[in-house]
Amino acid sequence: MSCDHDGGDAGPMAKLPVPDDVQDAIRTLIRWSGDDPQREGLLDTPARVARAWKEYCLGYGEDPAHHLARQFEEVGGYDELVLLKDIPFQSHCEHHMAPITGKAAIAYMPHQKVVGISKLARVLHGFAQRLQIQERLTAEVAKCIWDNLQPQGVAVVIEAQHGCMTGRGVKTPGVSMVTSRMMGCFLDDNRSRKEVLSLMGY
Ligand SMILES: Nc1nc2c(ncn2[C@@H]2O[C@H](COP(=O)(O)OP(=O)(O)OP(=O)(O)O)[C@@H](O)[C@H]2O)c(=O)[nH]1
Ligand SMILES: [Zn+2]
Repeated sequence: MSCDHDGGDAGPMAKLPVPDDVQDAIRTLIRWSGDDPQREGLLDTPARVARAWKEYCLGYGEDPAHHLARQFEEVGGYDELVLLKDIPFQSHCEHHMAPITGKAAIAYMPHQKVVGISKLARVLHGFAQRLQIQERLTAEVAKCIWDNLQPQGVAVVIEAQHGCMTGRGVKTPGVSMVTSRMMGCFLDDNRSRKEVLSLMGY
């Protein structure tokens, strides 16, 4: 029987070669942080960290718009709101490269065509798996759906915690940042905006 994986816990990055200069940079950071990169527990860490960062940043290898290429037009005249909410995601802030963890709600008002609902989450992950600030992430997801699906409206609300605020710096856990981007009918029409925010739970 042939099998793509080796049956162990190796992830998709397990065999990715890591150039020496990348490992050296991480060794330098370990030393600068106060530890000895040559001690046994840290010997393989530079390669692991490098592969982990490739995985956190998988979004650089894709154009999230391609997830929206397949569109369905047989919608039986449906032209009401479509909402995917509580989509968990992870990103990293471009200021400290610290984790951003949160959830997103993505809605659109279709115009004659819809996309497979999982594609909204794929678009989110495609932009989140990069170095980000939450404002840009929110705007990029909304614009991508707006440009590629040409709906009547798009609404994206993201609520997230920032590791750079909880684990360092101001050290204030439990704080959420909320950002939103409204386009089309959700921007122009108060009733539509209220409806979408209420269905999102805001
Ligand atoms: N607007 C915005 N700010 C962010 C985001 N992620 C992190 N930050 C903030 O970016 C700011 C960077 O500020 P700087 O003063 O340059 O960095 P710093 O001296 O490390 O600041 P402190 O975090 O306050 O210690 C910090 O206030 C972070 O909390 C984000 O997604 N959006
Ligand atoms: Zn940060």
